[in-house]
Amino acid sequence: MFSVSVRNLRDLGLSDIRLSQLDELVSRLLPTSGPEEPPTVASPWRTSHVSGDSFFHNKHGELKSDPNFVSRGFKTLRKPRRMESELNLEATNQLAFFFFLSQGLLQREKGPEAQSLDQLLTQKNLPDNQQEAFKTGFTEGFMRSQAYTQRTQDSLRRTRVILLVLLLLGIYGLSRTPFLSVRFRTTSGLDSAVDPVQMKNVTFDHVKGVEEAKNELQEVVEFLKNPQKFTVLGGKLPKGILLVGPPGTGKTLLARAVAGEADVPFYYASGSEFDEMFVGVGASRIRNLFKEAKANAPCVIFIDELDSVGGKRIESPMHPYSRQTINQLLAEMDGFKPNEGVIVVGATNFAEALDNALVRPGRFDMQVTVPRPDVKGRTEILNWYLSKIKVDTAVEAEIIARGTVGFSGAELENLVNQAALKAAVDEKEMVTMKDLEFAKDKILMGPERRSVEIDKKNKTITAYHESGHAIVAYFTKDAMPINKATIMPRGPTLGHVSMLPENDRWSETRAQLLAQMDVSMGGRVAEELIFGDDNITTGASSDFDGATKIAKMMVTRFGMSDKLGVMTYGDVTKQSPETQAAIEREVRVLLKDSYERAKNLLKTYSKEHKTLADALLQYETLDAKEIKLVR
Ligand SMILES: Nc1ncnc2c1ncn2[C@@H]1O[C@H](COP(=O)(O)OP(=O)(O)OP(=O)(O)O)[C@@H](O)[C@H]1O
Ligand SMILES: [Zn+2]
Repeated sequence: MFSVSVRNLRDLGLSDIRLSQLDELVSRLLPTSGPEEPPTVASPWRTSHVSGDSFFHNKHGELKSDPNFVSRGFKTLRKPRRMESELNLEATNQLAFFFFLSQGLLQREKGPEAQSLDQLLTQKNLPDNQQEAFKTGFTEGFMRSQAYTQRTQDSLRRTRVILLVLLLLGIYGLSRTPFLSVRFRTTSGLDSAVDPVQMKNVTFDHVKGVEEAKNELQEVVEFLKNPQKFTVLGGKLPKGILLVGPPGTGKTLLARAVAGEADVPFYYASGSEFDEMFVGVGASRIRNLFKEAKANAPCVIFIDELDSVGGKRIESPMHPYSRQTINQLLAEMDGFKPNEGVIVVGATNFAEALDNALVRPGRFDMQVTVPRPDVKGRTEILNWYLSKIKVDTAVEAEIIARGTVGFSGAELENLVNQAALKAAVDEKEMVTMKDLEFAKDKILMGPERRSVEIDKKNKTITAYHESGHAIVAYFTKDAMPINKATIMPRGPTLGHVSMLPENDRWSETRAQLLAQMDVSMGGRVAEELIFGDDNITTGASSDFDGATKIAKMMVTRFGMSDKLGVMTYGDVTKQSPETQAAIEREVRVLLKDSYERAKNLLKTYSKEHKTLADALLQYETLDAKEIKLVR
């Protein structure tokens, strides 16, 4: 039976769930039957096709768009070649589920401001024939998804085909032309590229933790607001802006915000769309896109995944016509003047991957870096997404932020959503710190392996091993503060102790590095002291990996060894045999000393060690406060 209702999710304010996070809910939701009335909303994928975004109602009943939906979930589905291989059962499940969810949110619980499909389409300014296409597409999609739920496991394959066909129909605009089979290949995706969206509701306020990028883009916004004025004043603006940064850091969002701030149309295209099997298709799509955009200037053209069309190494049998496409893009960019008010924003993960011709002056000649957020940025992003759901007052975003070094904005958003899902599954009233920690661990380490029965002996060893780490951390001055200790198996590990740096550390002192090594040693030392030499386990191997890595770096890179001095040693295997031997000796000494320090500590605090291990055996997981109490 299903324990999560749409109601449940709604109560938590969780209306914008990411496609990728639906797996766990799908199976629960599918067995119910959908509402009987005909649908009043456009199906998400139809919308994503036409407008480049999809939408939901948030808790205020506002229509909310979700760029992720198209940029991530549907990126792959849009390509006919990939579709067959990638539209697996899971994706199909999610799709069907999604129909229901949007149904549930928009119809079953229609708030006073809920918009009907008609209103929606009007708002999107679509021509009549497209509106019709929309409605047909959705009604059909809805019916299919309803039928889907009634099927049994063995006929799922058939449904898959139906949904696949449906997707193809929807996405490639069958409803607009009776002769799909003829048009399909040559015009696929073409229309999706030339329908702009008005981004009024996305502003810089929605993009957190990337202040510098926003500042740099502010000028572009001014320009778009008033291109004429700008050229009169002699301002010189780039035609193309390259947003460079790791996946999920908000590049797409920033581009949308530029359009939103300036209140100009936004044309979305993904580089992979242009990458076609057939001659001339990519190039003609580019041509259409620019033609349309120029007619509607000032505006923003956004090309996601620019490297997939403009990459250096793209010329291969897999991408036979990419050269043509790049040339078309270059020609288009050369073909308009800066004061025409078209700004082309490209996004890529690596600027180096791009064809040199693309980054020449007059093309993508402005680069804006969009980095992973630092601890302050992460806190802002978490707070922003937490503000959209119901959270316990005890929730402190900063603590989570400190434990998520390296997370992108999208990953943090995912974390919050995962936590909310967990809370919904547990039928809680609000999202608590525990849910957030759970989500964080889940993302970091894979799902809990609760079902694995660990026998008592192993559990005891693990408890002492983990408390060994914790006690050493606790009593070593320069160690990072402990955040949590657990003997709950997760991913490949039986337990772990997690620690939080107070800030993102840019550099570490010798004492901090040594402390980190000591903490790593704590696990094995504990096993040895409590269970004896013969009973030590293999569980410490990754601890040793970590400690050895630190010791090696101290000796070969950080100039922290007296014997080897302040020289760096690059590739150690290329050093003379004597030097290699000297390095190895030094590393050994560091490791041995560290082991001894940990041993002394654990001997001194053997009482505390035992108490903590017992508490872990009893409670399995202890947070920082609880560990302090145990002591
Ligand atoms: N800095 C941020 N502030 C707020 N939300 C963010 C931020 N970064 C990412 N997100 C969230 O993650 C989603 C995905 O980010 P977006 O698509 O903009 O990333 P991207 O850098 O374009 O990624 P990719 O390179 O994979 O296309 C956004 O729609 C937003 O919901
Ligand atoms: Zn360990």
